[in-house]
Amino acid sequence: MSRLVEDNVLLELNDVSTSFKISGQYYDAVSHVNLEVKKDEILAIVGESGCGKSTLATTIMGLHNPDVTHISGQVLFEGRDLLQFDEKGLNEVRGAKIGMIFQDPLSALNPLKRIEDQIKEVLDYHTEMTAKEKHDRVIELLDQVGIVNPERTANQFPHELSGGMRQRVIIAIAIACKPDIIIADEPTTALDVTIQVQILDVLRGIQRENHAGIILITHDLGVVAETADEVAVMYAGEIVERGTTEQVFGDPRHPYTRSLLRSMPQGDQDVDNDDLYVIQGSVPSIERMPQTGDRFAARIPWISAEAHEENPTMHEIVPGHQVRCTCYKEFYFKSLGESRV
Ligand SMILES: Nc1ncnc2c1ncn2[C@@H]1O[C@H](COP(=O)(O)OP(=O)(O)OP(=O)(O)O)[C@@H](O)[C@H]1O
Repeated sequence: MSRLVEDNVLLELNDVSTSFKISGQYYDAVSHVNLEVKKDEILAIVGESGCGKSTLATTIMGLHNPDVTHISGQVLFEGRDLLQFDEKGLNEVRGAKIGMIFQDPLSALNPLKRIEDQIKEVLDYHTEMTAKEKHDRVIELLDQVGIVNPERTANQFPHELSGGMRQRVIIAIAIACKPDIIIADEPTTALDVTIQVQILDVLRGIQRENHAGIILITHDLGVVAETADEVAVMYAGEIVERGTTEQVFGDPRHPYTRSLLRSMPQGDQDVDNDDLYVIQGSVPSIERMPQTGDRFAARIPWISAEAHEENPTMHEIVPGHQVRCTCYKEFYFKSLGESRV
């Protein structure tokens, strides 16, 4: 039996790299990524802006211009490599078997079309439903994503809806054909906190009902803690730590993960600002990214060069929990005088 069937793995990324051509030269935005998305599971991909999260999503969906992009590795879905698909093959998968929810619902919707027509477009493309069946499905979908008056909303234009309702419509479009996989790129970033919680509830409900696998891309660790089963932390195009949410949040090992978690306020506790310690600096642009060694080393200069691997690899701490580079063994927060772990 193939691994895909055995482990309930829906999507498998093997050694995926994506580089963009800038001034005649190619630079990696995603480097040698290995990941699996399983049925009934929410996998969160986290990291600061610019670390390659969206590029990973658009690579899976085949949304890059081949004239200025190099992609290598494998994206296995139903035993076939999506990276080898032509545009026609990808169009059959996109929207039908893999749905995508983008960050900004307003730009993802056509301002000139009523909501019903926008949801019907995907049904027109991928199904043989009659007009009546399509209308019924639109209403059913709007109801499923928590729209209170589906008939009324179906008839409205995007500008007549609130941000939260527009995002619900985007989710309705993404799930219209009951995809096996949903990729949600910062689905709640543009929304206020109460609406965020509602949208995440909708996503979780859909995942349970449709048994889908969800890739949730976010920089918000609160969202991850609330929602995800598995977490992959990205830094400068690489996965630096992965494991279950309990493993990564309960026992973070990579300095970058620990820095991200340190910068996250803990519940309602009165947190002293000095304790919100963030490692200084930011994700380098792809042209400035170190191409060898540990890409995070420059941000933790107090860790000796010998503590880093020359060619960092993933190390398994306990089954399922992996961390990149041996430097995690020597890492401590310098300014807090934290003892070594
Ligand atoms: N089409 C492109 N051409 C050149 N560089 C790109 C392109 N798309 C992304 N990049 C660069 O690749 C790196 C990763 O960008 P990406 O958008 O994937 O990161 P991200 O983690 O999703 O950040 P954000 O949350 O801000 O979207 C960045 O340095 C970005 O400037």
